[in-house]
Amino acid sequence: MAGVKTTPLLKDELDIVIPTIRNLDFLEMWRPFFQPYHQIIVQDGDPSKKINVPEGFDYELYNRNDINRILGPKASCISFKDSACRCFGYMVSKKKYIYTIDDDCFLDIMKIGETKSGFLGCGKLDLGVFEVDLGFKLVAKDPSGKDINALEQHITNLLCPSTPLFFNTLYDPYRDGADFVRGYPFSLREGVPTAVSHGLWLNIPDYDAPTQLVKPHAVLTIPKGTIFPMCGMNLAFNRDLIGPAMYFGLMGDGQPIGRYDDMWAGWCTKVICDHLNLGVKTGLPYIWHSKASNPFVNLKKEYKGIYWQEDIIPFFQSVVLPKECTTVQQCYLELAKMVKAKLSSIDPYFTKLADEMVTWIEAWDELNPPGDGSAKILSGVAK
Ligand SMILES: O=c1ccn([C@@H]2O[C@H](COP(=O)(O)OP(=O)(O)O[C@H]3OC[C@H](O)[C@H](O)[C@H]3O)[C@@H](O)[C@H]2O)c(=O)[nH]1
Ligand SMILES: [Mn+2]
Repeated sequence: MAGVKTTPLLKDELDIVIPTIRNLDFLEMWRPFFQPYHQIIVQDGDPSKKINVPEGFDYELYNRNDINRILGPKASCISFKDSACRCFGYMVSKKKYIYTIDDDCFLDIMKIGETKSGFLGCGKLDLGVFEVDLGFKLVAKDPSGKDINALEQHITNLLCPSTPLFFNTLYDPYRDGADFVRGYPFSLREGVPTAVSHGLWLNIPDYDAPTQLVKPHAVLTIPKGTIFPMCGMNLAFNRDLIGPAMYFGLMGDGQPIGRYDDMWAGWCTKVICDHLNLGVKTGLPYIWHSKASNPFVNLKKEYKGIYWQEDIIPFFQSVVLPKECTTVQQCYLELAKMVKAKLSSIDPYFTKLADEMVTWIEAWDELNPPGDGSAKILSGVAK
């Protein structure tokens, strides 16, 4: 009904985790969607630097001093000077769901007065706009003319089942207007619980026009047995179902590799989801990524990963977890053993990474004792 204020979906069950080395003015543009939710800000780099957070947001902020104080020696598993640090926010959260977003990601923006039509896959969109304080206009319309709410789309993705066991050629059968196609086994139509919702981004410079045109404006389940390149910039997951697997690895300062944080977490998460019969979805919501980082600096951080992944990916494709592993933690510890045994021949780094995977689980279980409702009081800069 017009004028009736509705409570945002999962308002008290979802935390927004933001890794940052910048001021968080970008939150201003997300205010209509993010303000009702609690934010966990993981400040990377120099802890003495002041991070400005726009007024009116409910947040806790953790810098490196806080991480070291809270985890003690176990802080060794949390990366420094890499967006991988964001996983500390997953660990300290007490909520069932997490949404993580980079601080240079927006709903599509444009200057006042412009309107824009663009290709978002199979159809041309008339994108409506509305104004926010900073003089930018947020593109806010989807093909049906409804306001795009990226967080709401992730929540819908997570609350609907996934179909990893048999591919539905009409993509996500649970979406409005979609369904199971003829020939889809009725025994599989219940689907499995969705653990991960992997959003994409609008401005993909390396897509040619025909590819851009046929790109599905859709949500689909990644089939069982298939791994994928997970990006952490627009990602949501069910923390109760898969949280302990979302370790973004040991990257950045002092490490031979960086910026493979989300890839590593995605490979580990997918093999564990497959083993535990959990679903991973990819596609909508799309957001606008303004790509604030330097490609030359990035290449320096990534180049070992570009070589190593030619061996890492066959390793993950060959992973078979023992049936005795019935919890995420048990799966993850088994995976750590396999990493140490099978990847250390690539580089001694993988021995260290495998050890920190174990440290991560120990720290996770210390901060999130099973079944203990008394959330351990962690004094970030609570607001
Ligand atoms: O040392 C750092 C560098 C950055 N951050 C924060 O992480 C977010 C991503 O950083 P940025 O936008 O500068 O890098 P991108 O190349 O666009 O990011 C992609 O590649 C790296 C990651 O996998 C990331 O998820 C990808 O989107 C941003 O919020 C920075 O403030 C940091 O915490 N520490
Ligand atoms: Mn970026």
